[in-house]
Amino acid sequence: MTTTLITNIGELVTVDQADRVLRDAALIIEGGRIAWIGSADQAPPADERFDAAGRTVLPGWVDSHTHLVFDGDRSEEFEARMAGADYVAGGISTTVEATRKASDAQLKTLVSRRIAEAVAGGTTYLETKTGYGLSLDEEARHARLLDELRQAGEVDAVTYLGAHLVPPGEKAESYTALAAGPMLEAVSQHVQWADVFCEEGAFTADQSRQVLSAAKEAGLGLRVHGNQLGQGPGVQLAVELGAASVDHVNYLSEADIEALQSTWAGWDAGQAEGTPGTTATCLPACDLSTRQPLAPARQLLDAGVAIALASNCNPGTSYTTSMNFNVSTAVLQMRLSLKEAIRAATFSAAVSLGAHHEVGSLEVGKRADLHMLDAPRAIHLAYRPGMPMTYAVWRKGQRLR
Ligand SMILES: N=CN[C@@H](CCC(=O)O)C(=O)O
Ligand SMILES: [Zn+2]
Repeated sequence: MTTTLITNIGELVTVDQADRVLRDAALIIEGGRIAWIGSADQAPPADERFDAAGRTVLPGWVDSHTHLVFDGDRSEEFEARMAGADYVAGGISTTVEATRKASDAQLKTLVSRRIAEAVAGGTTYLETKTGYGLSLDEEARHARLLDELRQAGEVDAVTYLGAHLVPPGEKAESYTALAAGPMLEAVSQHVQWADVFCEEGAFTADQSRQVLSAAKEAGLGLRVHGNQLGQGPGVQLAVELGAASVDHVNYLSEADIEALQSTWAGWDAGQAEGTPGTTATCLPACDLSTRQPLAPARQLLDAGVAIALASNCNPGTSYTTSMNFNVSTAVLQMRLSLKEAIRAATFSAAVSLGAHHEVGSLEVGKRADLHMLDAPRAIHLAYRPGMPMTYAVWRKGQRLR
């Protein structure tokens, strides 16, 4: 097997359990995995050599929350919001209408382009959701297309979000029954996760519970969109059902934070061992695009709740795949240290997807998913926000950029 030495790394941010940052470091890739990490002057010989010329290397971003299957444009809705209009869940139906008209080939091309954009920004592990189909046939079609992309290695995890919105003109009760019954049955062979939008204007706690309980019964892992637009039952429901993640978390009560905290009692953060709790996934780009308060990431971390950072790329509330942007915003605006923000966007996001034994940190034996910054230190992500920082990307040891 060919070995590749990446040497002369100015700063190697491992995100390992000791949170080591190595200077003047090197790393060897073999068979798509990390085979060796250490000091550049002690590196063993390899077949190929890549000179990082003092640049920074960190794990590829793990984007644990995206909605990439969509067509149509909602820039007018965004512009109206910037002029003072509120974000409402109902905007989802605009995208549903456009997406239903798109052919399989069109949708796949659109999704692949968005993935390529994400990779170009350093993302190497990606979750994405259905949720713009909202009929049995359409949700099944979107799940199948995403599964095809997963099998082709472009996507890593697929989530069923049939309970995204009650389609206009349909009754909440019968649609929920469909989403928890035949629709779930039609998608479950294609997906690993199920999600619901538990919020005023979308699904109530009882309706969300109905869908999530059925999904759990079908063997899927659970995620929740919750507490995005106001105090709501999403967090408590996620904790009650043992969801791996509750996402958005903009409006949290003390009781919500305590409930999340209690789920992490069986997890040893120092060793990264044990049973993970419910991750609070923060989506700063979305918060800015909807003019919602930024999620209380600092408070959550201080309470011992693991947080993830994700792009939430979608046409309504966050039309960006840029994890660099989300990480720099977390440092600049949410009072996370750079190390905390990087961990949230890599290892902790991987924990929320049950993938932390495989990705999310640079350790021997893990997938060689690397993100090289054109900067001498990783803090440049926040120090030089908005600059084109991603220099090279390896996914499973293959250089993609
Ligand atoms: N909040 C629910 N779903 C998406 C937005 C969907 C849309 O408006 O198209 C989100 O995560 O923000
Ligand atoms: Zn979302």
